[in-house]
Amino acid sequence: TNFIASPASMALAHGKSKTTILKFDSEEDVAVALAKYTADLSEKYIREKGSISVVLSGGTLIDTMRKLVESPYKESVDWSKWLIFWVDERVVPLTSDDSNYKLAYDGFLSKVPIPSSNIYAINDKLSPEGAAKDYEARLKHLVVSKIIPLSNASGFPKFDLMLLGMGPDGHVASLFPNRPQRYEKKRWVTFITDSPKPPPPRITFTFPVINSSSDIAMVVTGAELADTVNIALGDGLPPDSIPLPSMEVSPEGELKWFLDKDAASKLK
Ligand SMILES: O=C1O[C@H](COP(=O)(O)O)[C@@H](O)[C@H](O)[C@H]1O
Repeated sequence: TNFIASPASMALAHGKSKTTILKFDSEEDVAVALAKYTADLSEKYIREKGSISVVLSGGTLIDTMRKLVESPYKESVDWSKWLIFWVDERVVPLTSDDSNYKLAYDGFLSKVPIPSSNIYAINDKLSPEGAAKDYEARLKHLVVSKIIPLSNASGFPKFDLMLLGMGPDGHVASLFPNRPQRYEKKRWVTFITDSPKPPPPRITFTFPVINSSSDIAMVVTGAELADTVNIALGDGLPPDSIPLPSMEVSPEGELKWFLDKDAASKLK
């Protein structure tokens, strides 16, 4: 079961994006709905443009994507047309348990036939600054090769689908409330060496790139996120407060929040 909040009222809260809040009875129901949403968008983008660029997060998201690697989607999705990127990555070896690549590989990528040449992991031999510059340079190459388009509106690369999580402090990607990276307006990919959530060295897409995407799913489950969800989607913050990073997610296309009952429990 789910309810859909008024898209119009949410559009006010989130600037330009059409925003929908989907609330489900359980995390299992979120996983089922997220798989259908992702498979439907895969079919749509592959039909319209021949491929789909999918940008992953780390954290709980990968487990919540588990239904996508089961029947019927495992067989029906055209995995050969998927391009995989990371909205943020920890600058650790790709074999480390802290790596978002390893998390995605173990829980998702190893279970479906996405060509390895379509999977854009970071270069884990570089410094945080070097890895961010390298990832941005590789994105620029994909733009020149016409594999990733630029947004006509922003001039930043335009990804089809971003699957984002949110931390209890309201962070998305590795854009944290009290760190300057969230205000970056020029770079496509930046780095942080003092992430408040370990491990400290990370790279991250910037907001101009995140908000140039076509579709974004914010996937948030668990009671520990209820207060933050209520700030982002319900009561907001006192006037003149600095918004949480999650409140600044506003893609060019549609934003859909996938919440389980616990995460939505403080919303009125
Ligand atoms: O550190 C990170 O945290 C966020 C949120 O993770 P979650 O476990 O609360 O879902 C995640 O989206 C990001 O990719 C990751 O690097």
